[in-house]
Amino acid sequence: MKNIVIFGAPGSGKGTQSDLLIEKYGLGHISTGDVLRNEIKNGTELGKTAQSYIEKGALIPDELMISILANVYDLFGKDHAGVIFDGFPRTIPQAEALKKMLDERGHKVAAMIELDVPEEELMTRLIKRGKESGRADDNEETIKKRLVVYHSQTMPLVEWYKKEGLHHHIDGLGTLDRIFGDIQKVIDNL
Ligand SMILES: Nc1ncnc2c1ncn2[C@@H]1O[C@H](COP(=O)(O)OP(=O)(O)O)[C@@H](O)[C@H]1O
Ligand SMILES: [Mg+2]
Repeated sequence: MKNIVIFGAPGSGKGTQSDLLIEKYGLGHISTGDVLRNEIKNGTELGKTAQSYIEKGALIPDELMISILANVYDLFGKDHAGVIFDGFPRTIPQAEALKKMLDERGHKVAAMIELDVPEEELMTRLIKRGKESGRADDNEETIKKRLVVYHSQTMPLVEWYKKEGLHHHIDGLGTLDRIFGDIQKVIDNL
């Protein structure tokens, strides 16, 4: 299993690069943001809880995210050579839970790919996306909160994955092709 964690701030291009990777490598896609938005659309209990956090630009509590992890993996991961985790893990407890869940299946994360994009560029991209996507959390105020959450809760994962020997840094500023080319070099060497 070539499981890949695609990592970066909101607006760093995780979803875009995931689509290219799925196409090229036949991987499954686990976007926890998409999973939650789907729950909201279907009006489930999880969706109702998730909505209140997403609107505030906060993270859904770890216990809740971790409780759905194995199901989501078994659902999206079957029939594929591996999956891309997009938007998960976002905290150290989530990374630990991911490792444990994969261990139990004899699987692992093969690489963590960090898309590094400067803050001003993230703001520009997310405000533009908000105008087109209509996402409730892509307005200036919520974006600022999400970036603060990213720095305080999610960025520490860079050090965590460095210790695991899995971290790969990619310059996320540039053309889609150049960025995708850099990611392919990492994956082809695994
Ligand atoms: N792993 C997670 N843990 C906690 N909350 C999450 C997680 N994934 C998604 N969310 C919630 O869903 C929102 C949107 O996620 P996502 O679509 O992945 O954003 P983006 O792609 O812009 O980074 C997050 O701001 C957060 O509230
Ligand atoms: Mg995304």
